[in-house]
Amino acid sequence: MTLVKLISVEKIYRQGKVEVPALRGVDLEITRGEFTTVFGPSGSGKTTLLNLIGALDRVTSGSIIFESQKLENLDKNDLALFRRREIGFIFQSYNLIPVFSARENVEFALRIAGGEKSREKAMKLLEDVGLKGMEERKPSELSGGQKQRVAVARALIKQPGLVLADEPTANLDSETGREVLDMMLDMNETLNTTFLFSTHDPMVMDYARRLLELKDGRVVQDKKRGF
Ligand SMILES: Nc1ncnc2c1ncn2[C@@H]1O[C@H](COP(=O)(O)OP(=O)(O)OP(=O)(O)O)[C@@H](O)[C@H]1O
Repeated sequence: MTLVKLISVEKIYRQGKVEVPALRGVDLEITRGEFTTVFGPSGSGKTTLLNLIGALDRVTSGSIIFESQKLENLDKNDLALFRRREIGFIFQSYNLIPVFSARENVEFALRIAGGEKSREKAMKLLEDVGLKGMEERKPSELSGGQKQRVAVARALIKQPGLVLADEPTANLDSETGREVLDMMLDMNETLNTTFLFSTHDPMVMDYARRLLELKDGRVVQDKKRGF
């Protein structure tokens, strides 16, 4: 079943009078349950693609259809609602709130997602990502991999249709990176959560069931792999 469909998507950033084309006509279908990685050189449009699919930014032309909803038809409030309901973000900078503990970060996200603020649910989510015993630590008291796990717990709160992970292993050593990837793969297999990564990391590419190569804002390779 198609989860997201992109039709002739173009994105042009404008910097004063200069136009920077970041995506130059991307056609793409993502099926529910995929574990897919986008790779390509710096500047090829990976982050732009994730930002557009996650409704953090709008296409310049073309269309993005999430289930049956055309994102370009949604106003700002509806886009925010869409993001909250449908998308889990695991972005490079973790985006954890520094004055909150791991538990409070997860509880806060639970509240934003519209659920009640539940201590038990936050504790359970942290346990699921292997952080039992570390619930009360602040982000500054956690390693890169542990912070990334909090980010994963937070992204999975609403059991989103799609988790977008921009360079999920960028700040991690390879062993920790592998642990985080194993955890995401496990969630993909048990909950059928759809994952879309962007990366430069060959290890992330190794894990992918589908590899999309971007070059100069175009998809130049789309390879599915069986395991
Ligand atoms: N806000 C912006 N304003 C202007 N140009 C931008 C903006 N964001 C990205 N770009 C440009 O769009 C192109 C694609 O950028 P993007 O960040 O999507 O690439 P990327 O493949 O994610 O790169 P990296 O691997 O370095 O993170 C680049 O030429 C970049 O300079």
